[in-house]
Amino acid sequence: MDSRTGKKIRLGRLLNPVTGRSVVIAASHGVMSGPPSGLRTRAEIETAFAHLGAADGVMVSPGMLPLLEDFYVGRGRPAAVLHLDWKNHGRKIYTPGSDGRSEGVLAQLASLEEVAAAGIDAVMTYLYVGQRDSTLERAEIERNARIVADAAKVGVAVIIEPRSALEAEGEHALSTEVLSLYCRISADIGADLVKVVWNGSVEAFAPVASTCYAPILVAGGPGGEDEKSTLQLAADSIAAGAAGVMFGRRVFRAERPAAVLDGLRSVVHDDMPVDEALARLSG
Ligand SMILES: O=C(CO)COP(=O)(O)O
Repeated sequence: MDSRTGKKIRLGRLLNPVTGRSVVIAASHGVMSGPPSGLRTRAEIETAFAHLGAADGVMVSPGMLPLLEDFYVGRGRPAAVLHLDWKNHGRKIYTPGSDGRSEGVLAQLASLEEVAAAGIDAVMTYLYVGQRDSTLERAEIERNARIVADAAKVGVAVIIEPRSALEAEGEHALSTEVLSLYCRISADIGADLVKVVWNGSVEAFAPVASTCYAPILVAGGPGGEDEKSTLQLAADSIAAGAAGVMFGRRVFRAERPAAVLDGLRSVVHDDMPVDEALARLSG
């Protein structure tokens, strides 16, 4: 049997087979930055997940999976996405005096065999590039290439999120040129999907999407109260050529998470104008 079949079936759960688009919710922030507000306790996690059943996929950490396995069981349930790595994002919290820079030191939390056995459809891994120390950069490229190869053997899909190791140091990290480079590297390493931060406008993002032949999911960033800006970001992402969004805080911290998710589905899958989706949300 061919493991490509497994990957096709799993990708078909994540990307809507009709629209080729996806609304994925990220809920794995704790593994990088400690207990996130909205998902601090087991009770908060359970409450948040009660609102996420309409997502195309939901991303958790390995440790959250046993708490939530029933969430993924059944026809029409969200695809299971696993946040595959820890990274040293929270360094300024636990290393007093640190400047908090994230140099891109990462650790893989599970083997791809374990991931496939757990029923995971796709893994998400960061690709930190642009380090001053080129041995770190080389390790990152090799780490991602190995994940892609290991995932191919067991038929699991791979989402790569490229990030600049020096992004805290300047806006250059978000330029169209740099994001295009990073997204294309991710696709060329073999990502099935590329997740990337938004760089501010449809005009600035469109060249990033058009030069990345793997479908792109746009990341959310902070937010949560403002339903309109969340739906607008999704609409702009689609207008710029993305295949969808992977939002976390904007949904699980929203006052009405299920309604925001419903609005996102309308904008992403049905091309519904933002104002109409907002009116439905309130109606
Ligand atoms: O995928 C994400 C984090 O890994 C996106 O989460 P946010 O929308 O909260 O930035």
